[in-house]
Amino acid sequence: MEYPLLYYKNNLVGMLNLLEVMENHGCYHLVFSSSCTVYGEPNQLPITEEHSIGGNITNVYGKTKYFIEEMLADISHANEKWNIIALRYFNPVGAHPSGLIGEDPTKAFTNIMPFIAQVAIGHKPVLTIFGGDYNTVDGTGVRDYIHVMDLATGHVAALRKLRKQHQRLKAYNLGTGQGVSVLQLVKAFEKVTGTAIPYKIIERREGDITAMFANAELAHQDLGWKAQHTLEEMCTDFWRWQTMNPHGYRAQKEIKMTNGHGH
Ligand SMILES: CC(=O)N[C@H]1[C@@H](OP(=O)(O)OP(=O)(O)OC[C@H]2O[C@@H](n3ccc(=O)[nH]c3=O)[C@H](O)[C@@H]2O)O[C@H](CO)[C@@H](O)[C@@H]1O
Repeated sequence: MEYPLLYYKNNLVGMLNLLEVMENHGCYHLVFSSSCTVYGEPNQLPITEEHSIGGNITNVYGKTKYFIEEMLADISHANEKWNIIALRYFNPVGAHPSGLIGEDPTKAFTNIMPFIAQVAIGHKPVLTIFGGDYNTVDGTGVRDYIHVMDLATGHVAALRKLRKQHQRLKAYNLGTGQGVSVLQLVKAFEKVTGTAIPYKIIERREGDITAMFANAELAHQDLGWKAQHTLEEMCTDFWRWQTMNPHGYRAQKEIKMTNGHGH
């Protein structure tokens, strides 16, 4: 994590300001984007919301999410008007199925799926896999990848819940419940896109967790929500976005302007 202060400033100061403004205006309903990183290195799998949070968090981003959850616990304890849902995202991947909305690949990234796609499209020569000696199905790290469209419906379900029921503060896991290794993800991506992803396995990345996947039953029971999209759809949709926009949003804008019908 190169810029800890930037994360603290953006996430913590931003949240403080938001909560203050909300309180000043009598607005007490909030859906907070939390993260599975609040669990740290899990001591049981799949992870339920009962799992302790805040222990062994390996990066600053995760710490800010944890600190914010603590802040939310304090304000909802102090003032019963608050009605907050914290959604703990597992690993969001994919893109909008139209291919028009996605993660801008020109920005710096460290996440796996954009990296795989950059190798597939030829912008990077080889995927480096961080660690092949984990205690997992094939030695590579295991994660619960979830399609961004499922995350979106999770938010709608959370908003509906806030309208229907006053719970003060409640956290829900948003994941598929399925653990997928890096190599399994690479194979799925190659299969659905018909590309080849050369890779080399290097040493473990500092701070990485061996395996993490959700028990998302609580979201199912309480919010009536369940992830619908398969791993193959996550790959197909991300690949569509990547191939339609190889240079991200910048190229789209430039192309529109040179065609003379940009809005
Ligand atoms: C340490 C870190 O940055 N953690 C963030 C990362 O988690 P997380 O590390 O789970 O997500 P990544 O997409 O970076 O990595 C997923 C898996 O792929 C492996 N991998 C990744 C990139 C690569 O080039 N090669 C490779 O082998 C990793 O070792 C891991 O096993 O993204 C999550 C959101 O999606 C954030 O909530 C986490 O805070």
